[in-house]
Amino acid sequence: MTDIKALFSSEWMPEALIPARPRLLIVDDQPVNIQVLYQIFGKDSEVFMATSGQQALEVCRQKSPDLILLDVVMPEMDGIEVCTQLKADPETHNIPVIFVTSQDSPEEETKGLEVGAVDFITKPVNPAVVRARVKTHLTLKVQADALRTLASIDGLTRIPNRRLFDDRLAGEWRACRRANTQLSIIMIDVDHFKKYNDHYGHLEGDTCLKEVANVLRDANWRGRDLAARYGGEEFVCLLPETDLDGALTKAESLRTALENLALPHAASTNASCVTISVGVATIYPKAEDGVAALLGAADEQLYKAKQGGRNRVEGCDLG
Ligand SMILES: Nc1nc2c(ncn2[C@@H]2O[C@H](COP(=O)(O)OP(=O)(O)OP(=O)(O)O)[C@@H](O)[C@H]2O)c(=O)[nH]1
Repeated sequence: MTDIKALFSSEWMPEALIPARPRLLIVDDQPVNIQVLYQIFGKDSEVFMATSGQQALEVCRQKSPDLILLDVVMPEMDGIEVCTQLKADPETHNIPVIFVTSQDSPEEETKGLEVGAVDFITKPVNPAVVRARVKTHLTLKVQADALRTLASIDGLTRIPNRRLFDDRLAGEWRACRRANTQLSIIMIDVDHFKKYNDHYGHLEGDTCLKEVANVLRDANWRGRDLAARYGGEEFVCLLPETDLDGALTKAESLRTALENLALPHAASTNASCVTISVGVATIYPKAEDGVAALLGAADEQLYKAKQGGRNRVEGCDLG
């Protein structure tokens, strides 16, 4: 997991984020070959071993290694097939794979790189070379993870952004449809925020948005829930496997948590402190194109909350 705090620091050094003991998976049907690599990495890394392709896939899913050293020629499932399967699975496709093989023909190498390997090392391995290559690919992995994290985190509030929310909403829509369970979203808008900016200035406005984001981040969420900044002074929360009652209760607790912070808002016409209006919508995901209807319904409920006097929660069940 990328260290978000370190990532936003101006002194960020990718190498500093390489785990102190990287987790390596060594795959080879010949234990003697595993032994050779273990002698190179065993001291400074946590090493997992597999002697077949099938076992390698299982270890990968259970242990999430940082990098895999993978033999090509193995009985039953060869390295090419293992790599192909790893790259097709969202859980494992970001793990770098280095092929370690005695077959060093350009055709073999090309095939390995085409199925997603990052490098190719020939046996017998040279310890200094293999160590250097592993370090290079661990550094690149840390950089790629960091970029993925940066692309999904809102720069001001440091909570997930709309891009991550949209991705997760699409995934949870499919998951709840398969499981035939309800999916709820909570749409939140800070009340009279234009007046807040006009009265206190834009920088104070930014600080206020960070406070709202903190309330969302610190709310006691369930495992698959997600709270994100949707844009401007709007936030959104995703609650898979949650019915309307559950989502309304959560929305109300967010509204009160912010109200209890009692952040002064002298320019507000509905309260003396910063408040939020909240729209909730719940659905049994059915058609593929229903996501827009769910978002639209939550937005309508938010509008109703604004019209009803702000600092309140409204919700609807789309069935
Ligand atoms: N400080 C700050 N202000 C922002 C940011 N993003 C959006 N805003 C401001 O948020 C304000 C939103 O104003 P409106 O959409 O009119 O809504 P409102 O004033 O909150 O009024 P109601 O929603 O009706 O209660 C605008 O003035 C935007 O400039 C931001 O990142 N920082």
